[in-house]
Amino acid sequence: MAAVQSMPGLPSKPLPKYEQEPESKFDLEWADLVTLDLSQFDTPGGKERLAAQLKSAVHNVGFFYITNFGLSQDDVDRQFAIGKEFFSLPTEEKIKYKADLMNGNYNGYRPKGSGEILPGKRDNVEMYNVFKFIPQLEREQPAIVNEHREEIERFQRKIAEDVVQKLLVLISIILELPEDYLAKGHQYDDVSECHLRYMIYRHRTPEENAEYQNLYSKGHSDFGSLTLLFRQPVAALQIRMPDGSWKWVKPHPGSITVNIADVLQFWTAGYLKSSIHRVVAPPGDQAHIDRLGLLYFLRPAYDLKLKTLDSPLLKRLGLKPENDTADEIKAGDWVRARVKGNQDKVPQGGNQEKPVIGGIKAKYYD
Ligand SMILES: O=C(O)CCC(=O)C(=O)O
Ligand SMILES: [Fe+2]
Repeated sequence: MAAVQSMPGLPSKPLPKYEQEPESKFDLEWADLVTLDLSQFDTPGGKERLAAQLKSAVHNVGFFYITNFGLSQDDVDRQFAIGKEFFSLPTEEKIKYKADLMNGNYNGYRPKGSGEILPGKRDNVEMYNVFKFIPQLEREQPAIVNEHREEIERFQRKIAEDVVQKLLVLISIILELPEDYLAKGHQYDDVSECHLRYMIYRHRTPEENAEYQNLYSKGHSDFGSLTLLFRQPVAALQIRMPDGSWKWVKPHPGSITVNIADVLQFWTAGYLKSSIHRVVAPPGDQAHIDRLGLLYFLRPAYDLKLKTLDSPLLKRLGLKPENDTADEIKAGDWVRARVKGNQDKVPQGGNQEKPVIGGIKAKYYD
């Protein structure tokens, strides 16, 4: 008898319900971050109030929370369930969908150990990146993605066409630019490497954590425009505060943690901070958990240059770019060079700077 095959687009079995882990009971040093209630956005004067609330956060730490963004916890948990199913596949199966990391392309699977954390010590992070579903970015996908493609696309589009657009309006207001200024170059149909990411950090033993100085991911900035991190109850993400101290990010129910990434820092001559963050071993009561994550990475249209925007605020402040060479670099080339650089060995001899492109360096922190 012929083997029964599942049809693309039709689930072969129902998706198991994903249960989020309980929060840590540990009393950690949490970062004090502003929370934007996005349900205020369409109320009279709402955008202006939210922009005022956001201004110092994006200038000083580059991290904030949003709530009431129009996706339910069930919608979010379905995505966690998809990620969990994918990561439970055998390595031989996952590796069939490997991204072309050596050319800086994140579209697909990134196996664990692709990068170094400390000299000779490789990471244990797996990712599956689902790029926007536009013809230029199509690739072969695993069955779990094909079976839930419509739902994944709906989820991506809600973020890309609504949530992110609101944030871009607020940032445009802060920069005293027309409200739709940043929407250009951030459309779902633009060729840009925006993606939804499923991610898993396999837990380590206390001995392994000691060898790795508790690091799961070195202090870094993100590469594109904005990063959205769906609530992750396993505490591990830390932010580098302006005074150089590290603070934990509290997983507030119903929130997304958002951070500013490199391209917005270039465009604003450093006014918006591409925030430094790292991932460390979770507290004792969560140390046994394989930490599953869900993120959305917003990237600008590939061909846009990194030149400082013509913003009245930046002009008034007299801000000048740190590197003139950035003017002619394409945002897409910057992102690709940074992805490629992440596969390299860590810089030796305490030097934590890595050349990226056009003589510009990226900094890393332990
Ligand atoms: O897992 C996290 O909390 C953060 C992940 C992260 O920083 C990244 O993927 O760039
Ligand atoms: Fe990051």
